[in-house]
Amino acid sequence: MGSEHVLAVGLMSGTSLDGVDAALIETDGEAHVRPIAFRSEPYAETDRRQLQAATQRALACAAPGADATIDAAAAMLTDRHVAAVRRLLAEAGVAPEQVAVAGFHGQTVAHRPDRGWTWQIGDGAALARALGIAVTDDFRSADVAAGGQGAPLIPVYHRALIGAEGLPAAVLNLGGVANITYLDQDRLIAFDTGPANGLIDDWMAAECGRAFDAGGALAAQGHVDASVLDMLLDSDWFDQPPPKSLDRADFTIQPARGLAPADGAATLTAFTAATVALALDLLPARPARLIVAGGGRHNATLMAMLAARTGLPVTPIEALGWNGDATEAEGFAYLAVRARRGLPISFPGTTGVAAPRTGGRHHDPQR
Ligand SMILES: Nc1ncnc2c1ncn2[C@@H]1O[C@H](COP(=O)(O)OP(=O)(O)OP(=O)(O)O)[C@@H](O)[C@H]1O
Ligand SMILES: CC(=O)N[C@H]1[C@@H]2OC[C@@H](O2)[C@@H](O)[C@@H]1O[C@H](C)C(=O)O
Repeated sequence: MGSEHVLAVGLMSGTSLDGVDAALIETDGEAHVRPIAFRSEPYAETDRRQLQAATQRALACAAPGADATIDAAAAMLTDRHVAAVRRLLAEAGVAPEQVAVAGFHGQTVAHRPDRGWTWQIGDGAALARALGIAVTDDFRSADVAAGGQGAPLIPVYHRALIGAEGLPAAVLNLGGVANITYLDQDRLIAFDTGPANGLIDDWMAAECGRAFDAGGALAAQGHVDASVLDMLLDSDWFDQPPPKSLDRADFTIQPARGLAPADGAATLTAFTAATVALALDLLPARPARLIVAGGGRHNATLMAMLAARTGLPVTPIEALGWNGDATEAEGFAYLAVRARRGLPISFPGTTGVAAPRTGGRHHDPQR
């Protein structure tokens, strides 16, 4: 692939297990990014349960390998991605032949960089065959094999979105897990800060039978329990300097058990905001504002708590003209183009890898 602008699809199935995000962008893998289309295809409840079961199994495994439950979930997930791309392209009026590459993140079922592995499921070869589009997948393994954290990878895309204006800047992604990217004239620093919506979602499922706290309405009615918040924050992890990354299951709602539903929601929401405030102390300088992407920016209570605990203006990435629901999916389109061009996707300042590295595994279509 040369250095010209191409059309690329990006596919993300995030730690929230809410669905497949699919984006179509035009990019050169460097400064040029033009979003064209975006769709989010929610998982059916049965799909979500199948992915949860696969995650449980994977967390108990000593290393990635064959497993009937996980393999069946991977096949289902691949089918859902095929359908998502077909709908995305039909809606955009773009033929598969016009697309240079699809970046397929897959689903993280376990992330264990400390043990030398990270595991994203999904069959890239099958996706390439079904769509007739070249696919790049397995974005994280090469970085972990080289001693990196394997995450976060989207920071280089954040750099393309922010451009050269308004530096130093910080972009906060509020997914299931939160990660922050700090950018100035010559530095790109990023790391996971702690849970974002993951624990709030777990709490809502356990206490209210709902998938998430829409708008942060339940948390807005509750009071933050200071002693439970202290318990949640009682981990050396938050003071550890980057690089660092998390598995979705590294923190649990256990300390909040026994609180009233609204108080638990308020306390877990405050936990996310407090851990982002702690993360700011690990950055080389204080950014002028927090630019927020990911589903958590729809949670007004979380956004207000973030502003209160960080003392910074907290701005959805829409203020810069981008779609914060699409950022991760677009990012994997961008990373796929970079990987195909041999450009680095991870850096010492983002994953802690010793030198900038490219990555991904490439599958060509048999059109
Ligand atoms: N209207 C809303 N109100 C409150 N929270 C919301 C709303 N919409 C989405 N969310 C939250 O955002 C989450 C999904 O965010 P997102 O899609 O960015 O996460 P993800 O990509 O699955 O996770 P990760 O970035 O960790 O891989 C939902 O699980 C929910 O908690
Ligand atoms: C192992 C894994 O899938 N990590 C995800 C997760 O979700 C958010 C946070 O934890 C981030 O580090 C990463 O995803 C984003 C897309 C990234 O790599 O930049």
